[in-house]
Amino acid sequence: MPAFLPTAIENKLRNLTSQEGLLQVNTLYEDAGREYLPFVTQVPSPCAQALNTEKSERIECFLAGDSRASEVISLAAMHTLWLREHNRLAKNLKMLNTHWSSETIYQEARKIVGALHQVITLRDYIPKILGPMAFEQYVGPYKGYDSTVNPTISNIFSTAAFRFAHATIHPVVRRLDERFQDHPDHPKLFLHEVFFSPWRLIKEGGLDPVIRGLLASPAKLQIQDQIMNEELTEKLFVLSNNGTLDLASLDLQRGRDHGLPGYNDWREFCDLQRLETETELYTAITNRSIVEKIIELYKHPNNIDVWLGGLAENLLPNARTGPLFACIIGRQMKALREGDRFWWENKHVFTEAQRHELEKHSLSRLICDNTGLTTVPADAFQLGSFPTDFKSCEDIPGINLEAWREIFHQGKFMLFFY
Ligand code: HEM
Repeated sequence: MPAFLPTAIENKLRNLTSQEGLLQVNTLYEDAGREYLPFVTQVPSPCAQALNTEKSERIECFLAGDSRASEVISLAAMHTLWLREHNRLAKNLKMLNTHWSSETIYQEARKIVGALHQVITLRDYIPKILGPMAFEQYVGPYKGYDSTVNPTISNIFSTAAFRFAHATIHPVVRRLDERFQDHPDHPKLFLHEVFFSPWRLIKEGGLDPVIRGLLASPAKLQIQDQIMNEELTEKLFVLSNNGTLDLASLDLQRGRDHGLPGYNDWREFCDLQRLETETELYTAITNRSIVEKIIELYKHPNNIDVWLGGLAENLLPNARTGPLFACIIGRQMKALREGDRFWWENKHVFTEAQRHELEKHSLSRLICDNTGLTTVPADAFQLGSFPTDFKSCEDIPGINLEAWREIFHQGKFMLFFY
């Protein structure tokens, strides 16, 4: 869920009658006692249905902070985890601080969820994307809030660089049983079978098999001559269009539509050498046939679309990006952190004791707390094999909410006395 939601959407997502500051949940379906996201209210929604579904049995698109939450079932599963985490935290905060109003609980739970998202993204995910050297160079350690930094998302980040991940998407979604083997009842699916298909979560085993599949399957290899697969270039489904689309074409065309300067201009922006000839291009992209194809199509390196050029670059060591995208993503991440007055590590946002607790959290803990999984990898972003690289949830650290207990002391409440 985006950190900043327009109030109208936020009010639709909240359960305003609960005393515990909860988010709305699905009132028709449960996942072995755990919540699903609510459905959108405008029905029939455009989401796909199982064959021969009766009108009364329809599974609509999920309602979340972002209308794309149902794009693929794995993304819907992630949104659902965060919904469950908010409600879990809110219920526990209410038990600790029975005098808190529903509004206070909602805001405190939301603040913790935002912080956990920041911890997981910047500490556990981004270093693996940029690689250790570029992370150090462009992000480095936190030095506090800087009011001169503009934290807004740049055009180049959202329209090109962060779309690097479109080249990491596996064409197959695996669903696994409790032993992390292919699920006997729910076989693997091609991506096009899970576009806008929330029914596959609700009717086919809930979140757990999908989450296990995400934890125990590799991302697609980023090979220079197979950047994207046909599930995305021939069979993509989006809500704003009736037919199937090509994500690579959308990415390229979106860059032009947004007027992004070309590949070489962005290299210069990042203090990287401009690559003016075919021979110079080989220094950044070693695959000869790709360079030849690029030159045949674009004629001169200055014409290369930045999304394509950035994606084709050789990856940095232990990274999922080349030098150009590592620079752009790294700078954006640093600005998001330094320019955010409410960044979780900034002074006075949380108490020291609370920061200490937040730091213990991880995506693996989020999964332990909100699904039926009892074993997970210590680092959910690091692929391991089951059971060797998996740990019991009992050994995965988590937050102790005692740091949020408000104590009544000498006639007044002491905030977060710990
Ligand atoms: C199956 C997985 C995914 C699908 C089907 C998908 C599909 C799409 C589509 C259709 C768009 C809009 C394209 C356009 O019209 O310009 C888009 C935008 C985008 N995608 Fe993905 N995507 C996926 C995964 C990812 C991942 C894993 C990331 C990053 C980690 C990512 C980052 C982005 C970004 C940054 C945008 C631009 C968003 C904006 O400017 O509002 N996508 N994606």
